[in-house]
Amino acid sequence: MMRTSWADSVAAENDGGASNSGARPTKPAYVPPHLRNRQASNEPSSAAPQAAPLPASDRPSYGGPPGGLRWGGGSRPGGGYGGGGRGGGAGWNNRSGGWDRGKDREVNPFGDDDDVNSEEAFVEQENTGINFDAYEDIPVETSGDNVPPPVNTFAAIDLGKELNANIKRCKYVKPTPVQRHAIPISLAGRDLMACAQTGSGKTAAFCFPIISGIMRSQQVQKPRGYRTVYPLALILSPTRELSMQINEEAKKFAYQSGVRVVVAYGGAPIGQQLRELERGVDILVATPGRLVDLLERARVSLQMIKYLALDEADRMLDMGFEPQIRKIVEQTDMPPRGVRQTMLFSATFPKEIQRLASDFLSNYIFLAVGRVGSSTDLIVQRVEFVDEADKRSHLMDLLHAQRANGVDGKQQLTLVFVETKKGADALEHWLTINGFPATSIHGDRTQQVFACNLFAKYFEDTPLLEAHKDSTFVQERELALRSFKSGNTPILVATDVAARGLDIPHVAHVINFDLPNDIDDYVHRIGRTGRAGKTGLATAFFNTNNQSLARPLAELMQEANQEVPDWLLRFASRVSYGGGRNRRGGGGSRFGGRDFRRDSSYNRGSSGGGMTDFYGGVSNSGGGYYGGYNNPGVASAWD
Ligand SMILES: Nc1ncnc2c1ncn2[C@@H]1O[C@H](COP(=O)(O)OP(=O)(O)OP(=O)(O)O)[C@@H](O)[C@H]1O
Repeated sequence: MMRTSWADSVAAENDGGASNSGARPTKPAYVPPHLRNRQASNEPSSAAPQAAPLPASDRPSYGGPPGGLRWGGGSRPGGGYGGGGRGGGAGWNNRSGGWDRGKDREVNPFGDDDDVNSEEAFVEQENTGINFDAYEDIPVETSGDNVPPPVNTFAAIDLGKELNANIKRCKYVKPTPVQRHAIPISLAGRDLMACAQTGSGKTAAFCFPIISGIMRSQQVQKPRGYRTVYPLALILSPTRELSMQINEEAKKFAYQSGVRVVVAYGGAPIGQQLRELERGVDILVATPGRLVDLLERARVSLQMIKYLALDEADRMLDMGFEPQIRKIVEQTDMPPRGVRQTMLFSATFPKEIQRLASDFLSNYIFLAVGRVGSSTDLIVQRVEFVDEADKRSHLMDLLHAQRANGVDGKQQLTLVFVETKKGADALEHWLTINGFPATSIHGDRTQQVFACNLFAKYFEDTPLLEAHKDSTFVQERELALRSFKSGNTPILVATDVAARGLDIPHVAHVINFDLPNDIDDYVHRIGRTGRAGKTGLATAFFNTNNQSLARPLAELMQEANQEVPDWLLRFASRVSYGGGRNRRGGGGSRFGGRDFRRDSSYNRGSSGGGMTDFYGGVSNSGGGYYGGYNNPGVASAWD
């Protein structure tokens, strides 16, 4: 029997039980997520549940789609949507055989020894997680109207009983700086653009308010639609790996809350994802391409979206993704800005991207938290001059040295970034034939799928197999990542597809075998180590091909109190910027971004056809204004 969410129980009610499954019981009643567990604890299920009040500043529910934009020939759902009345009838349990049973079947993302109240769990809390001392002096900057004050503890925010229990299970003792500021802002219903260092807990910063908001929301009557589902929150991210990771995290945070999280990403068979969606979805985590597919098939409608979060938002709005994001946000039935709540997060926010992003936001707050995790002394940054021809032997020297430092016979995890997919394959091959256990991850490894059982021998007992035991295929990319994380192949050669967001514990060393063209990409890449207050090492191979990066790299290293070699300073002084992206996008010395609205040009340049860009030039390129933003000569490493 299928598990379900409250969302579809209401749809089923409107259907009179005649929706897609055919076998749905009739007239289920709506039970808000925050009350479902009470029913689970033997409260009479027939009682009409009292919804908790929304936060005072919460938004009104959305009353209808904007301007009738809908794709894919999906039929406009029948009447009665957008904040309708409370469902009566026989109770939540009717549709799927009962929330109790549904809850019992909810996979425990914390594993078997999950005792949230145990002494041991509490003691352990003190020893894991973020090194908070590293965060004491972090500079924080906020701008916007009436910024809600930060909180110092999770207890100071009423996130709800279930979420609080899950925070404890995650062993989060206190909020990180970005969480301290972002959560109250989001709970107050405000739109947010948040720029905080890599590895500093941004995922929880946007997940907590969304989950808490859905748990507390008053009943929203969902429209009915043939096989169409109506998520209340949408979290978009640029890669499937990151979407999967956010999904896993969100499932932990939402455990036993009744809020159902589903993920949809490309490069994997859609059937399984459709089946998951049909079981109900409150929070949809997705990559843009697969979401567009689902919208075109009319299997997902965005008309009930109350929360929209873009992770790696600057990446999501750059040249590669911006058209798709605009389509999703502006040309579907998603409620307009000001009606939905929009949250954008990244470690870097170049001003030209901020300008684009402001189209999606309403009266937003800009939050910048200094880059402790990515570019202070938590990560020791080294840069070495290495000619192209010498890179491989130099890499081998580094890896040999590292082998000597292995713990318990296990080599430390090393992430090696290269520029192209071909380069990744070639380097992986070369490392392997030279006796280094390496694997690779890049955008071309998407179509190759293997039957799970072929790999069962190698991946016994890994959560990957567990997670996929129902699915026929496992992605090669997923396997590579899993093999790296588990230490089976402690060297991962990657393109920028792995540069952002991936939270891989124990990455000791990030090597920029090929430096990126963009300093922000460098920030994200090195941020795969030194996460959550831990220390890490980042080594970059620099040569004359990287001259344009010399100055921003030297500046970044200086800001982070790193030793900058004289030869790099000489390169930096020789090379002029020439208007490229590599001028520090943020403009602030200690932040990955500063609010572009503070620039005097903001008030002058944004009307009419041309816009004053970050570099002071004027761009008129209609669809986007990237002025020197990407290097056209380099093949994309992304999906
Ligand atoms: N309050 C907290 N206490 C302890 N650990 C935390 C806390 N919040 C988050 N973490 C942990 O910190 C790590 C990094 O978090 P997360 O992946 O959300 O970082 P991020 O800011 O999104 O990084 P990136 O910019 O690279 O995407 C994760 O392992 C997460 O579980």
